[in-house]
Amino acid sequence: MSYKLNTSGASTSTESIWVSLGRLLPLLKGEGRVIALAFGAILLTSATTLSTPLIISHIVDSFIAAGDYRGLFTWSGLLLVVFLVGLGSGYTQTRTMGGLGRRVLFNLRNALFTKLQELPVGFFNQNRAGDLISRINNDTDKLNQFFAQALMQFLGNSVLIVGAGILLLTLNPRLGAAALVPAVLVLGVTQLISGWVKRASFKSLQTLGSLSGEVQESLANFKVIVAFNRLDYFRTAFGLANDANYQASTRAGVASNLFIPLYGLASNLGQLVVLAYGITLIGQGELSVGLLIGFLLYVNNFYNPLRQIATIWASLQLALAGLDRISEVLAMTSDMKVIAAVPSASDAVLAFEDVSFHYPDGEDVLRSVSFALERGKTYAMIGPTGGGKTTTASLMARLFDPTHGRVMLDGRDIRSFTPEERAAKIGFILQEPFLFTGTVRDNIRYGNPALVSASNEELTSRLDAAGLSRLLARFDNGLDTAVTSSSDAMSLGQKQLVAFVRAALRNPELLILDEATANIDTVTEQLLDEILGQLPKTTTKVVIAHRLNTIDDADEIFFVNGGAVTRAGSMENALDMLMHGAMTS
Ligand SMILES: Nc1ncnc2c1ncn2[C@@H]1O[C@H](COP(=O)(O)OP(=O)(O)OP(=O)(O)O)[C@@H](O)[C@H]1O
Repeated sequence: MSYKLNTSGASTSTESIWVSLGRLLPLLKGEGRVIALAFGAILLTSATTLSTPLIISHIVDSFIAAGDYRGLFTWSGLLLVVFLVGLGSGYTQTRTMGGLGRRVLFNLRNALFTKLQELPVGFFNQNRAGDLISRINNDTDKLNQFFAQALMQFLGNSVLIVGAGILLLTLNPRLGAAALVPAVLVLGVTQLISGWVKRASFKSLQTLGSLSGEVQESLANFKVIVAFNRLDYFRTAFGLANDANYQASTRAGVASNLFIPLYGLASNLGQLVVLAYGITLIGQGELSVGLLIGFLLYVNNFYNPLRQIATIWASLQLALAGLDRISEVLAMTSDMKVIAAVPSASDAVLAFEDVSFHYPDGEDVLRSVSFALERGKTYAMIGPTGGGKTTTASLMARLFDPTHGRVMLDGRDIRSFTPEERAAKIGFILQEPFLFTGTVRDNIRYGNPALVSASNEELTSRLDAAGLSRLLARFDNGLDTAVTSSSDAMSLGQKQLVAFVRAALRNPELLILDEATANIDTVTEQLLDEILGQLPKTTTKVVIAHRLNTIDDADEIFFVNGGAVTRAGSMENALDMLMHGAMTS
């Protein structure tokens, strides 16, 4: 199954703005009260703004013209009260929507991270870590900005526009209609170019994801870059990604900023029309001076919010593009479901039944492979580089599902075990063990339900009983030795030791060691061999090794190459096949 996310820069959606806005609604689930409060505040703020021109025009026509200073002061006082109410409701509006934005951000990041944890290894193989990080950090933040600032302005301004529009048409329908003509024209233009703006915004976010991917890769591989003196290569790659992001974000900026002058022009035209037509109407005795002033203020109340919406348009387009990228991850479903268990008669601890496998878009790594592993035996897997050993081991641990056939664990399809059951039965020491930041103790406890709440004494006695304490002598501060996942303070061999102790303490039925002894000195390796010998007699071991001396004790040797897993029979045969296989691969 393909888990490839869209990084081509083309937005997949061609939906209208209202449909897009509708898609934001589920993010607001459970926020009904906050939204009601914010909306109430928005309505109150708009009411105060919209009542101001009416009050001013009443003051001009009734009090200033008549020289009534008492009335003037009383109504000015009323105006002040209106302003103060507007201040209070504006503050409530900002506060409630700010909190809502942060909650949306928090929930989205949680949902994204939970989804990433549910997705199979194949998803991470097919997508760049940097792009995923950018989706979690940058894209969700675009939505936060939208909810915290832009949405409130968008709603507030929409209410103002509708209110001012209605008042303009009610106070004087002809003058009102004339004032709105430029708005109709500019909205038509907006409708025409908004698809282009959204595509430009999506491309800008996508290039930001690529840039983040470049940074993540060069930071993760910095030593290799320095060792091969390839700083120039990464500088060029980074330069290209940075340049692409610069170009795309400039284009997105130009696209969305086009609206600002356009709406400014519409506003000026609106005022000009009202002024020219209004003065004509005053001459004909159909309009008072106060009403013209009020009208001009309403034109402002109509066009200013329209202009502000134009400025937040960019934020809305970015938020929608971010939502597209986030939704793409959230819509991913793992095809590695847990299926119903159908037990079979087999008593093999693990069996491949007619298994074929290929990576997406790749050649077959395994073709119709069948074999069974007996309980308590040690198996070695050898073969040339790229022959398929790690892939076979990954299928044994269900990091991937076969493209054909099935893998049986304890007589049941491996797909019928929950991830917890599977992890309890199978220990996998990877070629490049990953340790988490913390201490050796934290890493040993990791993922082991029996040890999560164990005291230090209990852990130590468990390690003693399993004969693993001796391995910890290889660390300066024993269990308290600090581990940093990204640092090199610990040698690869030491990391493999921690991974080994971590896996051995779980007492798995099947222990897979992928090149696990490749970076350990001979003395430690002997110690490890001894400890492996101390594991319960029923533990089945699968050892992947390049060095033949590490598989001396194997009961059976499998040769993995060319899509097949073949029993080698004897060590001599294995050597022969390795020479032959290596030469033909
Ligand atoms: N994540 C992946 N995506 C696509 N192809 C892959 C992936 N991992 C391995 N392959 C390909 O599958 C084939 C088998 O690789 P695999 O790592 O299983 O070989 P191996 O025998 O373990 O090699 P080595 O001894 O070098 O570790 C190779 O051709 C490899 O390029």
